Amino acid sequence: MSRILICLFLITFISCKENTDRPTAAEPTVAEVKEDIAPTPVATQPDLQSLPDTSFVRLADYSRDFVYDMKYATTDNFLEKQVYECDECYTRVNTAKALIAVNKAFMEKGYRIKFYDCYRPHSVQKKMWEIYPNPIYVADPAKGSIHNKGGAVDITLVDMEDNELNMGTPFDFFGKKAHHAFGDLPEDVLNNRKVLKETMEAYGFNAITSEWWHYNYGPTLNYEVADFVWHCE
Ligand SMILES: C[C@@H](N)C(=O)N[C@H](C)C(=O)O
Ligand SMILES: [Zn+2]
Repeated sequence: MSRILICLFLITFISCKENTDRPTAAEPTVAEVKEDIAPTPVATQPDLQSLPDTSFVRLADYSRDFVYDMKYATTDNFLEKQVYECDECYTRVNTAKALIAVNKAFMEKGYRIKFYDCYRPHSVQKKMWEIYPNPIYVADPAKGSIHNKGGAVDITLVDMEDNELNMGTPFDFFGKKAHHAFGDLPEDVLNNRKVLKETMEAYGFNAITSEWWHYNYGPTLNYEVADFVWHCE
């Protein structure tokens, strides 16, 4: 009996020792797994939930899941001028929350939002109006654009490799082909615009008839026009 007990003790001891000596590369420890999947905080900013809906926030401080191509921070835009010193995307807090939520829905379908423009200072709206005073494509600064209120975004969709989906025209194509009612387009283009519009609408954003890329967040329509300019490093 005592021999059997000694054998059992030795077998248990050896097998435990083997477990602790085994390389862990193939099977990460619980701590390693947790570290791998834990979301990395984007920055030390106040929690979005703690801020008033009307505050302005820099979207990149609250999500890493968006793609940016801020056209007015380049000369590749209808003004042919760089009107932003640097490429930042600011919105009101409620708009930022809705954008993060709708982007999650897009990601479940294999897409992400790519921004062309977000909050736009009122002084920039005036410059746009001087060059293109057509209220179908540029909001009259006398009334103010929802961009000036921090509630509008100009966007498209990219796939998970960051390739833009075909929307039929480039951004800021000021013509009938960019209108939602223009139906003479390939099936994939119509479908891409439909996915964009239906998903945005489900999260409180409204399209305008003349621009497939422009969306207004409903609760911001009556907000004040703003003219602050963000800080650039
Ligand atoms: C200029 C264009 N990107 C745009 O945003 N147009 C709308 C109508 C606006 O100015 O609010
Ligand atoms: Zn717009």
